[in-house]
Amino acid sequence: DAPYKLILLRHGESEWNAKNLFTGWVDVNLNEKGEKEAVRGGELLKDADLLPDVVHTSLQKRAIRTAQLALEAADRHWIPVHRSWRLNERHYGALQGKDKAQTLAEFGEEQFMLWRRSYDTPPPPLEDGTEFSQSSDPRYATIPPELRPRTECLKDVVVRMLPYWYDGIVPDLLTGRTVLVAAHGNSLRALVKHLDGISDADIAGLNIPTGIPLYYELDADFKPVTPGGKYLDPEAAAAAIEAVKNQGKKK
Ligand SMILES: Cc1ccc(S(=O)(=O)Nc2cc3c(c(O)c2O)C(=O)c2ccccc2C3=O)cc1
Repeated sequence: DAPYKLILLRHGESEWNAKNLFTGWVDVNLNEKGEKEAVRGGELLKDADLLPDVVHTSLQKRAIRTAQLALEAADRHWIPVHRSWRLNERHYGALQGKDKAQTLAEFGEEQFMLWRRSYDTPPPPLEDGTEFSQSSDPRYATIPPELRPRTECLKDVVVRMLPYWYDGIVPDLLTGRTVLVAAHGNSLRALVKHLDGISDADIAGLNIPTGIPLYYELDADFKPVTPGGKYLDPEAAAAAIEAVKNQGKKK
């Protein structure tokens, strides 16, 4: 079979997802539903006998705890964990902490729709020292201040994530390890865009369901043997993708 085994797992529902707030770099926790999704993800790995040898997560507790809960469910508590800001969710800038209504009211429908579909248009930057800013968060102290994002578009996420793919994850794959990446909707979108060669125009439309492991077998050139990978629960994944598509259409 293919030389490299990569599993992607998007964290489950968080306290702010349930309130439909832009979260980004705000470090909110999983809610109970999200915890259950993480456990189920681990059970799916165990049932498929797809046991990770190493896991990579972001610096955000909703991804860190998703990894922990999934590993416990797969009885792989002991494997090494590497954490990087480069796997963090996309920074939503001045939208962090706002809900859909506030965003529409503040920026108008047209700007909202433009942001939603765009690949390279970031929201306004979030001012250092404001309520939902991470400017004084110790976990980012090691990032040179000029590199620290205050807002991001999807293109920015691809640019800051890829160095970690090449320097942090690929070496583990090259040593024959099965790698689990437990991260966020947009950081995983960035990785899938790179792996499957998805266009700038199409990537905004790609949704990765939460809590269902997405398994990629990569060939010697790190190309997916099956484009788009395989979800370990295809029916649940198809239903979740359909639901998000309809939710997006809802006025
Ligand atoms: C917090 C929240 C607001 C709006 C929605 S939505 O139902 O309108 N769908 C939606 C909206 C957006 C987005 C989105 O993916 C989405 O499904 C974005 O990606 C986005 C990126 C940068 C600025 C704004 C947006 C954005 O408004 C979902 C969640």
